[in-house]
Amino acid sequence: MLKAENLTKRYGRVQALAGFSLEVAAGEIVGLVGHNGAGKTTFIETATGLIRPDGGRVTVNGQDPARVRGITGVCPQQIGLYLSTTVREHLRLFGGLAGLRRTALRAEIDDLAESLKLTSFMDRPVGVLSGGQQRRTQAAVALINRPSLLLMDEPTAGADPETRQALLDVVKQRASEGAAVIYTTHYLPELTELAATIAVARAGAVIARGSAADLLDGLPGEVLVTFADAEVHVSTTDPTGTLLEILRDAGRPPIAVDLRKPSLDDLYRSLTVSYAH
Ligand SMILES: Nc1ncnc2c1ncn2[C@@H]1O[C@H](COP(=O)(O)OP(=O)(O)OP(=O)(O)O)[C@@H](O)[C@H]1O
Repeated sequence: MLKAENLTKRYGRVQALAGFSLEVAAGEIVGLVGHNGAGKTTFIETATGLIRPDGGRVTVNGQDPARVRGITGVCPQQIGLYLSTTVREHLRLFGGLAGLRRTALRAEIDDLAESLKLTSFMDRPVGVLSGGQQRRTQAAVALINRPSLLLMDEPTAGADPETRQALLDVVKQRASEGAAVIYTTHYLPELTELAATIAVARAGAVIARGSAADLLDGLPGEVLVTFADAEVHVSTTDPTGTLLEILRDAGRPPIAVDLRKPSLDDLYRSLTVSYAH
């Protein structure tokens, strides 16, 4: 669906993309993670056709992204809505631009109002809405044309739990209906909830790519065993086996046991540390 090969992009002295490659299939959610400035937003902008890479190639369904904007939905990091325009008017405008008419447009608007919990403020101007309400409106604008490619750049930044959940649910729903999704976030548990495959970006390139399980395999977890008179804390790739060993060697019962499997946070730390300059 989306294929980026060896993209490069320079802004003055900053190399924003430096050989960025990524493929996303229909129905797949890719969690794109990486430090601030890793090139995630720049990559998304190339995938929308908004900016041209200096080198490399990006295609959507085999075509130039600028030619197939109608099948792409973009939820940008910065809110970009008209402050004096209501939520309903936004959806009518962007739905109309996408070619939806009358009944079909009304059905899409009703569906998004329901799933993104917009109903109580549909007829209020965006400028008077809370940050979370504006986030949900922005997502609704990105989704109104039922995009086959959905590019979401930190859609939950600053969102409260209700907004976060509504956004995650609708992203999962759209992927299950066949949309290819790129989802950037600094909040990694969201990617577990989305069952996303992971791409880790660093310094303008993807340095690790795969399922969360594959990428976590072999990373150390932690075992913490508390006895009445001592505490044992071990970092290990085999937490269960290590726990059994500690208990056997101790020959006395523990007060508490804590087993922690490696998380996406550990993966992120290990990759970004081991690739650091
Ligand atoms: N229009 C621009 N002009 C100049 N520099 C830019 C421009 N857009 C991006 N950059 C630079 O390119 C680099 C990559 O930025 P980008 O926004 O793609 O990173 P990011 O991974 O999305 O970061 P964040 O997690 O903070 O959103 C940064 O050093 C940024 O300052």
